[in-house]
Amino acid sequence: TPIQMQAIPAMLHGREVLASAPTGSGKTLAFLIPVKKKKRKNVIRALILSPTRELAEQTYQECQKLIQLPENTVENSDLNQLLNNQVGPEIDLLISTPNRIIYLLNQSMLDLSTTEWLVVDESDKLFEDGKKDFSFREQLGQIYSGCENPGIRRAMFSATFAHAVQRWCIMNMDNVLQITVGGKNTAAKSVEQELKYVGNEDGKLMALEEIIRKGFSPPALVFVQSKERAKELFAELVYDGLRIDVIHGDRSAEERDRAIEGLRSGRTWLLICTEHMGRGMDFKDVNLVVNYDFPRSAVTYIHRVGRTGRAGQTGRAITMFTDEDRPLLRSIANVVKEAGCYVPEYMLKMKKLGKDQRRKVAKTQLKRKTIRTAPAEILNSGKAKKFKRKLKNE
Ligand SMILES: Nc1ncnc2c1ncn2[C@@H]1O[C@H](COP(=O)(O)OP(=O)(O)OP(=O)(O)O)[C@@H](O)[C@H]1O
Repeated sequence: TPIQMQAIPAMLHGREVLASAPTGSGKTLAFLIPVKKKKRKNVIRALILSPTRELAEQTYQECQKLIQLPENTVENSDLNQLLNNQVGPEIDLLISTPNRIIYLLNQSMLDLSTTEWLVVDESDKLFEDGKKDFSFREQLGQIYSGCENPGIRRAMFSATFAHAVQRWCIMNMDNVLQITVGGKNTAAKSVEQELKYVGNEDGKLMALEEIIRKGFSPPALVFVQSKERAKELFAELVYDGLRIDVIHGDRSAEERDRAIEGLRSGRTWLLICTEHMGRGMDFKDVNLVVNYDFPRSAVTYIHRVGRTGRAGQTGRAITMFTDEDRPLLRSIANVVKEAGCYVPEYMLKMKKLGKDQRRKVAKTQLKRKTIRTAPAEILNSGKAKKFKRKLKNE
């Protein structure tokens, strides 16, 4: 793919890179291929940082599947073994989240002194996520200082571009090569996108039921803004004889893995999820993404709709909005238009939010009416709970 054609040779020549390319365009292989190229025994050659455990796991699987490094690759879930010293220094690539690496470094349980590549996947997310007291920049600084190899190279990859990351890279990296494929911060053109006015919260449920009733080709992803909303929507749809599942932060790691596996295997038709699944996750056959809750920024929108229309396939994304979502409508409508899809003219003429306002809106969750049609007593009754358990275990 274009990003692979540019990033692989550059990294093989030892250039530090800041790369941005559309969702589903093969960035994972673009950094995996060059870091696996140089084989050296018994040293960690590359450290790959991912924002979530699930994405680390997926990158690990991509490694195994496409690069065939079955023995010496360790990902997040195997780090416990590392802690117990069951895995020695014979690791080639280490794929993990920053927190885990910091923990291991603080416990002096990880030696990064030989690391030749430090790759940050979804770099803008990691930069944006940092808490005030210990930001990702500081974490990266700590991880970097653990990488004592003077020849270490760094690479940053994402589908969206942030000026803050660019500034950091120019200041801190060695003559960084910037690679941009496609427009900056644009949604994949392979996705047919629609913005759907639904009036209010009740209208959303009706619109979703209509999409289901009219028929869609599974699997599909439905994004909501919080784990509470994910649970509510799941409880609302679970009785409809649909093969649905839900993934959110209150589910255990095993439950989350099972939900992902269910979608990949075709057992699940519709997966309700939160932002956690919005970035990087590659479910090959997802045909439809529904934004049940309106994304809080254009960047979030781009990543969410990018879960479909991947690797040369086409896909469809329906984004519902209510009157409350209007402040953000213009910026998302611009992304939709940029991708070549229809948006009514009035949306593009709406009031533009200033940079600070956009930032503020992106950080605040809208208070939305509970998703519930049945009275709470019925949903919480023993019979309903038993039915839900039965569906979950099928
Ligand atoms: N050269 C290629 N030819 C065909 N398919 C490819 C190629 N490279 C990668 N793929 C496939 O394309 C899909 C998307 O790749 P990948 O997950 O790396 O996208 P990405 O650019 O990282 O997307 P995102 O920004 O959403 O994380 C994967 O299923 C991958 O196996």
